[in-house]
Amino acid sequence: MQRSAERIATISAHLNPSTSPHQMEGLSAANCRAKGGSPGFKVAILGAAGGIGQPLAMLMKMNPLVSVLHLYDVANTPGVTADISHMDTGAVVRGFLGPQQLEDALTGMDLVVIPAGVPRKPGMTRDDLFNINAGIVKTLCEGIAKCCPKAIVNIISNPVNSTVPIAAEVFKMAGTFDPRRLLGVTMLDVVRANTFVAEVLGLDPREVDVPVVGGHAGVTILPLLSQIKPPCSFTPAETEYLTSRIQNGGTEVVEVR
Ligand SMILES: NC(=O)c1ccc[n+]([C@@H]2O[C@H](COP(=O)([O-])OP(=O)(O)OC[C@H]3O[C@@H](n4cnc5c(N)ncnc54)[C@H](O)[C@@H]3O)[C@@H](O)[C@H]2O)c1
Ligand SMILES: O=C(O)C[C@H](O)C(=O)O
Repeated sequence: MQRSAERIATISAHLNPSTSPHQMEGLSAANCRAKGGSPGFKVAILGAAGGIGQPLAMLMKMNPLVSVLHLYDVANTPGVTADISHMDTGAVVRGFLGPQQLEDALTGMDLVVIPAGVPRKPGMTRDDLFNINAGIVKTLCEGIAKCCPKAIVNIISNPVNSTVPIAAEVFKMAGTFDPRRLLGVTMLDVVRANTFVAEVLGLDPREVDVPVVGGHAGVTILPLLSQIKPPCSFTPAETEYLTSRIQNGGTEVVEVR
């Protein structure tokens, strides 16, 4: 009886991490042999239980440069945290649920990645997400300015063209803005450009490098087809096809989800 009560308390503490997440009955971080203090980056994912957040959490847990991984969301973090924490890699994983745990999730972090917010549905543009996601990013960045002002911040939440400037304004207001530490994640445009160009040229995508500049929405996505490595040329029809497909890659996915 006593033993099963202990086990339930242990599992419950694991699934519902409190502000001191590793205080379990009879065992605490202080007397645990694994201290979680190995050198490496401390990374927080905000929106960690979502479609982007979960695979991102898995990739971060696999990354040998990461020593501590904080998973924050307004829903479902206990389950995601339990699952990811079972991976046999070095990073210590802690889960944080809801606004009352945001500051604990952020304190001491070196890198904060933000995929929190709503994704678009078929027929929507990324701008249609602005009203909801702008407020979410603003609140999360206020927490960053307070709890980890030196962290590098990667913003994934759309519309990235607008959420990054919102973050910049929050950090300016707080006196913590450093343009070298604030980034919008647009790597998908490069990945798509490499794939689609390789298809047209009949090459291995891993051997193609297409620079993409500008923003992360429609015509603001500018693939520099004249600057590709290895050097190559296209017919006008290929240029038109590639430019349109790269600029509308996200929409291509959203329409069939
Ligand atoms: N920049 C890019 O390349 C890129 C790529 C894919 C998706 N996105 C964007 O990323 C965002 C997330 O996409 P998704 O597919 O993961 O959506 P999703 O709905 O699957 O996940 C979003 C997560 O955010 C959480 N969330 C909502 N409000 C929150 C808050 N205030 N604080 C913390 N977490 C909160 C939700 O609970 C959910 O778990 C969308 O805006 C999407 O457009 C950007
Ligand atoms: O297109 C979207 O809404 C999601 C993301 O920005 C993408 O490019 O896939």
